[in-house]
Parts: sequence; C-alpha cells; structure tokens
Amino acid sequence: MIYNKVALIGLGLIASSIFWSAKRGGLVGQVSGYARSAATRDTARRIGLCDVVCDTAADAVADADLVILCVPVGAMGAVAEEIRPFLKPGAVISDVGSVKKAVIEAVQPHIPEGAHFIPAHPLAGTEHSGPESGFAELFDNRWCLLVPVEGSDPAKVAELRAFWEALGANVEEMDAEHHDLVLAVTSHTPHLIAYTMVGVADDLRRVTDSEVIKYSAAGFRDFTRIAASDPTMWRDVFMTNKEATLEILGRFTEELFALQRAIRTGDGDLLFDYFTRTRAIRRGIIDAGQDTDAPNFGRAAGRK
Ligand SMILES: NC(=O)C1=CN([C@@H]2O[C@H](COP(=O)(O)OP(=O)(O)OC[C@H]3O[C@@H](n4cnc5c(N)ncnc54)[C@H](O)[C@@H]3O)[C@@H](O)[C@H]2O)C=CC1
Ligand SMILES: O=C(O)C(=O)Cc1ccc(O)cc1
Repeated sequence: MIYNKVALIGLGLIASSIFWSAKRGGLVGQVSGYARSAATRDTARRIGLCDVVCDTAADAVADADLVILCVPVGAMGAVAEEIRPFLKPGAVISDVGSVKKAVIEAVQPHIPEGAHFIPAHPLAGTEHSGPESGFAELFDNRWCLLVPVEGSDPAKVAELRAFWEALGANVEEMDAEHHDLVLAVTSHTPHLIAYTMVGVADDLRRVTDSEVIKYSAAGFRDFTRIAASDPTMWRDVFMTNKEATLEILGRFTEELFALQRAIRTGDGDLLFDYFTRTRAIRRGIIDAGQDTDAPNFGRAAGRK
C-alpha cells in the first residue's frame, strides 16, 4: 500500500472517481473527504463516498499521507492555506487542477517545511460534476500528467506516479509552462469554441426552438455536451490560463479568417487541402490509441 490515508478535498467528479477507483484496487487504507457545502457532504455520506466524510478540512487532512486538492482551480490557494496548520509532517500535497502554473503560484506559498507539493492533472473527465458523477473507470488508460516543482523529492514523485498508475492512468511528467500551453490547445480553447458555438445557436432563437436539437448532427451534439460542463470550473480555467489560451485563440482566429476568406472567394482547393490535412491528424490520433471517443466518454454520455 503506497499511502495509508488519503484525504480528498472537494468531492466532485474527480474526487469521487479517485475514491471509487482506489476502492476498486484496494489501494489505500482509509480515504477521508471534505467538501465545503453541507449538502455535498450529506450526499457523499448517503452514497458511501469516502470512508469518512469530515465537517472540516482540518479533520480530513489530519494524519493523511497524501492530500489531493480536487476543487476548482481558483479555490486551490485558499484551500491550501486552510489546511496548512493541520498537515501531517512529511505529507504529500497534490491537486488535479486543469491549469498548473497558476495553481503552483497559489498553493506553493502555503506548503509547510517538510511537506511535499507535487501537482498533477488527470486528462480524463466528463461534462458531469458533483459527488454522484464519478466512476471507478474514469482514469483507465487515460493520461495523468505530473508537474513536479523545483526541489520535488524524486522518491515522493515516484510514489505518486505509482498511485496514479494503480488508478489506471498512464503517467508522464511535464513542466508547468508546457502543460498549460498543451492544454490550451487540446482542451481549453476547444471548450471555449464549444461554448461559443452553442451560444451562437442559442442567439438564433428562430432555429433553436427545438430544431437545433432535433436535427443536430453529431458535431453540434458534441458541442452541446462540452458546453454543458461546469461553469465555475471553466470560468476558473480561463481566468488562470489566460496567457496560453489567448495565444492559441489568436492563432485560431487567424486560421478561421483564412477559411472564411476561402469560402467568400470560392477557394475550394484551400478548403480541400485544409480538410485533408486535418483528417490525417484525426487518423494519427486513432492510430496512436488516443481516440477521445474512449469508453468512459461514452459511458458518461450514456448516463443521462
Ligand atoms: N471535470 C473534468 O472533466 C476535469 C476536472 N479537472 C479539475 O479537477 C478539479 C475538480 O473538478 P471536478 O471534480 O470536475 O469539479 P466538481 O464541480 O465536480 O467538484 C468540485 C468540488 O469542489 C467543491 N468546492 C468548490 N469550491 C470549494 C472550496 N472553496 N472549498 C472546498 N470545496 C470546494 C465543490 O463543492 C465540489 O464538491 C478542478 O480543478 C478541475 O479543473 C481535471 C480533469 C478533468
Ligand atoms: O469532457 C471532455 O471533453 C474533456 O475534455 C474532459 C476534461 C476536462 C478538463 C480537463 O482538465 C481534462 C479533461
């Protein structure tokens, strides 16, 4: 057993999936949990989420060997400050936030001497949130990126890697700056585009009165699924990964204008060549075994 006691702070999709996955594998002795809202704590107790649900973050982290912050990115710093006095000496503090540079800046100042901060980000999720949305298979065969900070103890990093591997994930290490740029391309900007597209359709009330959903092809349906993601979480992502998302959005709008111009001028060759190139990228993703239509997406989508 890598950790005797693990504390989960924030009991939503990711924390509940960590719990069910850890239970499935018999990975930890005890998992304690804390959520800010009494309603979430009550739900967690009702569904058996965590071995013990505590009414304070202090109680949850007491004696924990690993504390995982599973709250929205914008709340990480305040939560780290709150738990600081109650951490076990030598404890590992990690997180699952979708942005890394800002989380490190917010959390690092609150890590006490002797404790180990090792940021992490599982690249797995659904559009659902809350304590009832998690499931044991969420991380199976998905990536989890570890983002060690300067001075991270390699032995502690190796333990956290083994923990995530036991949860089913494939683990890689990356620095924070690179992580935030990669995620801006692969996750953050695509989410913003989905939000925008659904917003545009909603503005055109004329067609949205049931027609948009009724006649929606797979493309728009995927957008509506993504645009149903948690507003707090995604607001925080864009507030904290500002630099990288603005960089990618700048490039995106340039390309969009180029395609817009090709449509206006009737440049079919440009469109054909562009779509041929992008088709090859999709095929490359599938050949590499990184198809985003992985089973856990289907499963979550099939729940509602
Ligand atoms: N949803 C997804 O697809 C993924 C999310 N993440 C990251 O994981 C983290 C958690 O996301 P989810 O589990 O999806 O969110 P969620 O919305 O399902 O759960 C968040 C939990 O944190 C609690 N919370 C919020 N503010 C708090 C505070 N100040 N103090 C204590 N508890 C607080 C909420 O009540 C809730 O229990 C976020 O940082 C997100 O960026 C990472 C990978 C995928
Ligand atoms: O639901 C989707 O489409 C996702 O892309 C899941 C996801 C959301 C946020 C992350 O930081 C990582 C994965």
